Parts: sequence; C-alpha cells; structure tokens
Amino acid sequence: MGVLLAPSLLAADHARFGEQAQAALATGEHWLHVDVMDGRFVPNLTFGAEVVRALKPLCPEAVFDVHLMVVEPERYIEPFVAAGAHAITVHQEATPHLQRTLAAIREAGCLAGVALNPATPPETLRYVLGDLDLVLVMTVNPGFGGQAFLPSAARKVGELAQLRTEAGASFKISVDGSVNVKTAAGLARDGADVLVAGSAIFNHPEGVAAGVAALREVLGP
Ligand SMILES: O=C(CO)[C@H](O)[C@H](O)COP(=O)(O)O
Repeated sequence: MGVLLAPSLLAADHARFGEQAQAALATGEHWLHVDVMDGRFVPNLTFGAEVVRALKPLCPEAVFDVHLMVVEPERYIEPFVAAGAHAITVHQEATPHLQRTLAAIREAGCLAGVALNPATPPETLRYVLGDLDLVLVMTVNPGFGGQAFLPSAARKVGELAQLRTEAGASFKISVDGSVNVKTAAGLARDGADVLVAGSAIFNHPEGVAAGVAALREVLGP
C-alpha cells in the first residue's frame, strides 16, 4: 500500500472546518488528523471531541485520526470513541500507564497510537510493540503548526522501521511536523506509512486540492 496522507485540521480555517475537511477528502484522501491540545501538555489550546462529532455526518468516509496532546489522556478515550474517532494516539511522555492506555484504546475498538516528542527515543516502545497500531514521530515539538523540521527527530523513522522488522511487529509509522514537498519523499523512503500535513495542505496558496496534489506529486505513484 502507498503512503497515506492525513491532512491536519489544525491548519484549516477554524471558521470553516466542515468545508475544509470535505475539500481534503474530495482529493481522494481518507484520513483526517485531529490535534487536541490542552494548554498543559503543550502550550496551546485547540478543540475537543465535539469537533469529531460535528464533522462525522459531513465526512462519513473519513478516518478520524485523533492526536491527544494532553495530560491524563486516559480521561479522553471514551469521549473521542463516542464521538466517532477511528485512531487515538497518546503521548509516550503524557502517561505513566502506557500499556494500559493502549489496551483501553483497542478495547474501545480504535487503532492505538503512541506519539514520540523529538527527544524521546523509539526504544521506549520496545515492551509495548505488540500493543501498538501506530507510532507518530513528531518532527517538531508539539503545540503549533508551521514550525521548522527537526532532521534529528526524523532519524527515528528508519530506526522504527528496523525495530518493527526485527520484532515482527506491524504498527504503522506516521510522521507529524513540517511535512511538505521538501520533506515528504525522504520520510516515505525511510519507512513512513502516514504523513500528517497541516500547513502544506491548508495553507497552500492555490487551495487544499493543490496542496494535496503537490505532496502526491513528490511522493510518486
Ligand atoms: O501536531 C501538530 C502540532 O503539534 C501538527 O499536526 C503539526 O505541527 C502539523 O503542522 P504543520 O504541517 O503545519 O507542521
């Protein structure tokens, strides 16, 4: 299977979420990345489960990929499942009970993901590899869109691909932060399965479809 693109609603016009989400899906992409920030784990606030609930009927074909940048992420699994999330990713750094949290996400019927801040090594996941459906490599410090790409963090993509092979695991590797026409192809070559892109899609001067097309062009067939 080719690389999946996950347009990140953080960069969409917040007054036109429905329209912008539909424009992203009209390009043929299926994933929508939903960045949830609490002002504690990260120094910014965004939105909660109601955004997923509101978008669901407008975007019935969407895979809602929820990225919880919050402390105590366990508290938010149930509301996001009830709202219609398909994948829920928590930060490795945000919970002392990672295995329990991942198991709870799977039990609720969602794909279970872990996000790694730029300074967090992939080895911290060694004992939960069997509990994981998705590892989200942050190539910026979480909290804001439009930041500069951190090549040191991107090195983890290849390391995770190797760890996955060695362990016989099957999680997807997703990358989030400054994914654009300069960085996307290299990340895919290194082993990324999902590329989360905010600014490159929603801030493209010619619109959302042009942003997706530009990324698809560099990624190739
Ligand atoms: O999780 C995020 C920030 O915490 C965003 O998804 C990420 O930064 C994407 O934005 P951009 O593509 O503009 O860098």
